Amino acid sequence: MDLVPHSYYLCSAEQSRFMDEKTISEFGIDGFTLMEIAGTRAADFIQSQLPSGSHGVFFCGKGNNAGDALVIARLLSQQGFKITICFLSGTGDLSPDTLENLGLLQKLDEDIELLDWEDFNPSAFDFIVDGMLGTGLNSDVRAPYSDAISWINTQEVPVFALDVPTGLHADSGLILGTAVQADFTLSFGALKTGFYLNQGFDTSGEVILCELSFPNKFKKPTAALIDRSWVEAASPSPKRQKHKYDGGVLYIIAGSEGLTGAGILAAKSVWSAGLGAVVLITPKGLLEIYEKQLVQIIKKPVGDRDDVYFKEEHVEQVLDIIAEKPGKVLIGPGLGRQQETIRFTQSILRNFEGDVLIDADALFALSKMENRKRPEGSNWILTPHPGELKTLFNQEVNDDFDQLNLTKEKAREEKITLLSKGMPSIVGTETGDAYLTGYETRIFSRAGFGDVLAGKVGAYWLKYSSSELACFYGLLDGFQKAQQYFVENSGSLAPIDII
Ligand SMILES: NC(=O)C1=CN([C@@H]2O[C@H](COP(=O)(O)OP(=O)(O)OC[C@H]3O[C@@H](n4cnc5c(N)ncnc54)[C@H](OP(=O)(O)O)[C@@H]3O)[C@@H](O)[C@H]2O)[C@@H](O)CC1
Ligand SMILES: [K+]
Repeated sequence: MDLVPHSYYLCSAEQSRFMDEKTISEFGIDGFTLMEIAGTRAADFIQSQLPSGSHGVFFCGKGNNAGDALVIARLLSQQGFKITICFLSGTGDLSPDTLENLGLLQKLDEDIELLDWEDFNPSAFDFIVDGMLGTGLNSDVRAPYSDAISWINTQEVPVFALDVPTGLHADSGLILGTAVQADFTLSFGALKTGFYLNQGFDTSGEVILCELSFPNKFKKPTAALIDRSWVEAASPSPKRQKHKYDGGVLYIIAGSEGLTGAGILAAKSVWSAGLGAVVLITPKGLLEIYEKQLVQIIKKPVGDRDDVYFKEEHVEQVLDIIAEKPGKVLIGPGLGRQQETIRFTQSILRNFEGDVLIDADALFALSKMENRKRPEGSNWILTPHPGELKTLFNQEVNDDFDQLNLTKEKAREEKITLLSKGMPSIVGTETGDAYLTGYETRIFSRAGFGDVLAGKVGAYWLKYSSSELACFYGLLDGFQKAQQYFVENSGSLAPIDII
């Protein structure tokens, strides 16, 4: 995680509490001050979004999330905003810092309306602030919080959620009963994993990080968000190549009768990422198809003219080809699931002591391999979609949070790089770090798009010699192209469009 700026860290509720407590008890900035900073940053943002004189209703629970709301209400009231504050659990049981902030608010001269939920009179407000529950959410949302949420979600004015939308679990992104549908989430101190997992993506709206004074040494994230800006800053400048083989060759082992499209997409995707040295290894019976479709790419046939899928007897020939020049191997797209092909794939994986990107049908073969073990000295990238992830590790994956945890755990245990496709797509590394996409990546689980992604990851692996950067660039590039295509052509998207 050394390369990632702290602003891209993703934390759990517990990690947020840890930073909070350490900053208070060890570092010596008290909770009241932190709350003032949180509220000040959030008030600045809200003010930037609304005309002065706007009337906001602030829903407050009894914990520190409500304290943040009271700071914001106080500051905005001094800038000409009209303020109504509605307490969901009264004011008799407020946390100490929240109670103190209520006291400050009451010292002001402005006319601030304070009431309990029972007395709340729904009228026209210009904006809503959700300060009901933050990282303290501990079960399905109870009444009357759930009633307030129902009302909020029918309103058409901007909703600003403080720290976490009430009802959304900060870690898992699961909705506990019901949740505030936010237009903006102002996250304090660190972004939360839950914004990007499960329902979090659709519930949090635009996420804004409000930095607090937590020293970096207390920041221990669960994962980090993949963003082009830091990925590019973290990348070494690729070696200037004199010859097209200088960076090494990407050998693609792909395709079988009826599935040659996968091999074609993967090879074209590698080529379009700017890698000149691509060699497609194919059963001889399919060579004619590739000769027509992949003019620029070198093809190396194995076996006989009537071989239309890989067999165990091709192993030696293939191992000889991939030993010819230094490089890496992409195996899997469109291989098919014939028993002989499965045995072929398993034998390649057992015997090739080099870097291998394992995708699609090769993942299936890997999942059927007894005592699977990466050969000494080789590195593996695996790119499973959710179904393949379950099969590979023989474990249930019920939601994105499971997927994150499993990806992290297995990448570390098996010392591999795991690019687990889905929404979000998750990259787990052998050091136990995890990275998430914060954008639409569901597309890579659809037929054909996986082949394109595998090609991109392979190309970038050669370019940067880093399996992690390869995955980041693969995800960023593929997505960027898809988005571009959506903008230029409204309509359906075919994998070939994003190559
Ligand atoms: N301290 C600091 O320095 C800083 C803290 N910050 C802020 O503090 C927030 C965390 O504050 P927090 O820990 O007080 O928890 P919070 O989310 O306000 O609510 C806890 C209350 O909710 C209640 N409750 C729980 N579940 C419920 C349910 N399902 N349905 C209904 N009620 C439920 C629970 O009641 P109980 O179950 O205990 O009766 C408890 O009283 C954090 O998100 C950030 O905004 C930032 O300003 C940075 C500085
Ligand atoms: K909240």
